[in-house]
Amino acid sequence: MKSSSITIAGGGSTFTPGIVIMLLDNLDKFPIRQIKFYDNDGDRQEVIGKACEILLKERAPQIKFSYTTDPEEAFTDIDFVMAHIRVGKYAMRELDEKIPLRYKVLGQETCGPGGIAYGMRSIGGILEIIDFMEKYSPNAWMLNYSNPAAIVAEATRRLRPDSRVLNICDMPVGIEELMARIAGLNSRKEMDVRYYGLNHFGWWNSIRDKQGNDLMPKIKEHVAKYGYTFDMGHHQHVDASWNDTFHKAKDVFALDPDTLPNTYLKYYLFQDYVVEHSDIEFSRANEVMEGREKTVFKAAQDIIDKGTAKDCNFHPDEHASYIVDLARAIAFNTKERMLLIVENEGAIENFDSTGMVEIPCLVGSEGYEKLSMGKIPQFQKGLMEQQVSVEKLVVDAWITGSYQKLWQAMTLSKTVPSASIAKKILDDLIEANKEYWPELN
Ligand SMILES: NC(=O)c1ccc[n+]([C@@H]2O[C@H](COP(=O)([O-])OP(=O)(O)OC[C@H]3O[C@@H](n4cnc5c(N)ncnc54)[C@H](O)[C@@H]3O)[C@@H](O)[C@H]2O)c1
Ligand SMILES: O=P(O)(O)OC[C@H]1O[C@H](O[C@H]2[C@H](O)[C@@H](O)[C@@H](O)O[C@@H]2CO)[C@H](O)[C@@H](O)[C@@H]1O
Ligand SMILES: [Mn+2]
Repeated sequence: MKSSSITIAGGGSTFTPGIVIMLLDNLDKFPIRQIKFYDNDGDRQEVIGKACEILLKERAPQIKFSYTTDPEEAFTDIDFVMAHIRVGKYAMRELDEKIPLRYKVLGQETCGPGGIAYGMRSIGGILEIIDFMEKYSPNAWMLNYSNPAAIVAEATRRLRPDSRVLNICDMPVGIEELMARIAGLNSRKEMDVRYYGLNHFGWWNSIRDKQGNDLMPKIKEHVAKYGYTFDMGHHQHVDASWNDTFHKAKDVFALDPDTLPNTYLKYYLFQDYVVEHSDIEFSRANEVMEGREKTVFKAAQDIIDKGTAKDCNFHPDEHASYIVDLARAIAFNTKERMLLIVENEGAIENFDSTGMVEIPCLVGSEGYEKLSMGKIPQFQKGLMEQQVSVEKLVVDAWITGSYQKLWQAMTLSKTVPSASIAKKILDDLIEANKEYWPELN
């Protein structure tokens, strides 16, 4: 069986250890001969790198391992780049979340003004990694789950149209796992779904088991009462803010009981609720810095101090196994059905053909084939037209350096009440992002 060489871009990410262990757990399905980490913050990456070096030596000594900040070393002789970079790190995420809140507009990692700000930072970082990959390993594939995936995907469509990049998100995966349990199944893999939308902005309109039985009624009954909250009965800790998001899906569902919604729609449909439930002194970035970041880096330091990863506090990120499914689909032409963020080109019949939509695709060694989702209802179409225009205007602004386009993007976001508030938020974000955004005129 073919054995792959992988570079994890964003080696210093809080998700890296969980993904490495998950990769080790799946070696029978997806053999690996080499893992490299790449990050542009050598100090941050070193902690995770040193700990993973110890862990890999103990658990999979046959896999060659290294970590580096040198692009040539990182991207030479590889088959896949798994990219999860966060340009500006949590310090900038905190500002993305808190600046809009000054004006009573929601602050979120990928939605609204915060998502726009993050997009303006991410585009350059992602393009740079694609270029490194193509320079040193021209046949490699980049599996990108760096956010904001919608804006990143539109930028790659426009600026690197021929590159081997697949953009994917784990939110539908996470929700489908909950749906499967709600329906009395053991895994989302026992379901066939139809889903359409943009990234962090979509709906399921069919969920069936492998015998073709319709699971929507049972799942809808649960969601109408409890949203997606469901006790999975395992050790994975869910932060309070995520529980609230899963619960709020109940109200999002009420607005269109014909479909089942992605949790992120709460930010566009219940903006006032989100603002009322936000704390400008302590946003999600603070929660993550106090929680996941501290836990992961402490676990890494413990491994380094003890010189062993036995009984360590790194845990497999089981739900990230969708990344293995994706890599496997390309390496072994499995034709697995997966949700990807791809150019529409008629897959959603009555929607912008150049929009980057999230829909089921069959993935194989030549890339993906899109499944047709037919016509979508007016409500979803209206919301999507507005949001896709925001995403396109952000990429226009990044390419041309246009203040005007970015102001239009901000104004058009359903999360922002007026052009004047959009301008105030934009001006504060420009000041905060001087180091990262192209200069706007
Ligand atoms: N698509 C999905 O479903 C999904 C799920 C979870 C996380 N994510 C994304 O994964 C990313 C990582 O999240 P995290 O919370 O672990 O963040 P993190 O800050 O812990 O890690 C990101 C790493 O990227 C590095 N980095 C930043 N800019 C870089 C560049 N230009 N080149 C190389 N490395 C760079 C940072 O130094 C940091 O070590 C984020 O983009 C997040 O939004 C996506
Ligand atoms: O606020 P964060 O940093 O914890 O998460 C932001 C990411 O949220 C989504 O991923 C979730 C996943 O869907 C959920 O089920 C949970 O178990 O973990 C994941 C990561 O926390 C989303 O899809 C990502 O794009 C976000 O970056
Ligand atoms: Mn996502």
